[in-house]
Amino acid sequence: MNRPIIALDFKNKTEIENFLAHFPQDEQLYVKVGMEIFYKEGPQIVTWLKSLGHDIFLDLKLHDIPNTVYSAMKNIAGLGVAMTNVHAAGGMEMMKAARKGLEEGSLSANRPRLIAVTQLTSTSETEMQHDQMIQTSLIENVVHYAQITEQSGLDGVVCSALEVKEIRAMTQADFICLTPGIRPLESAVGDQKRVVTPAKAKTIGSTYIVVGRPITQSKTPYQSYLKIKKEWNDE
Ligand SMILES: O=c1ccn([C@@H]2O[C@H](COP(=O)(O)O)[C@@H](O)[C@H]2O)c(=O)[nH]1
Repeated sequence: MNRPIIALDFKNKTEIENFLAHFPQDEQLYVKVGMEIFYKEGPQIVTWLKSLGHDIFLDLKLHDIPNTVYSAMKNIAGLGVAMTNVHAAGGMEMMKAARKGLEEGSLSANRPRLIAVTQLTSTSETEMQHDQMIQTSLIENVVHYAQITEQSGLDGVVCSALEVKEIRAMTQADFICLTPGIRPLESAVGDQKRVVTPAKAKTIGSTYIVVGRPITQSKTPYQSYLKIKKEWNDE
């Protein structure tokens, strides 16, 4: 069964411990460690979650000059995460440097999957055109970023499920489309703009879905997780 990736957007390790206490101890989760918790607890949070048997997507969205991203990725490679990412807006040279850093820093031939953020799912087309002064449609921009990501040797992109069909038409079959902005019908949208239900994301062909608040802020997190997991697998 495919597992939704749970975004562990919490203030500190204690909050994560309290959250994980809702889950059976032997439930092996795929979790997202993002900026909030990583900047609070440091790399030890990854080591600890791995020691509990969970798989980790390290979502730090690197975006800097190629040399800096190369060096940072060498360090990330040593953490043993399953997947990590950069911003495609950093450009092809930066993305190639990221991959090189991950390869050189990996302890085994199995480097973490490396994906690139296209346009954040909290960005609307109007905002993209105004704030970033991009004159194309959002879908054209996202597909372009997906193509330069693939040409740079990365494994896939972060996008909304709304763009997966167009990306799939232009990339190899195994290209990863990881889609946050997932909202079951009953959930509040919050700051997300390009949202899709778990069932729709499955139908459209997302490789992974990332779900935060609909699970982390639920009164019954494990039940919410199971419901989303079922919807994500059944469609
Ligand atoms: O475009 C993006 C890239 C990353 N995210 C991350 O996914 C989760 C979504 O959390 P929700 O609470 O389900 O909205 C969050 O950690 C983001 O940093 C994204 O939403 N969009």
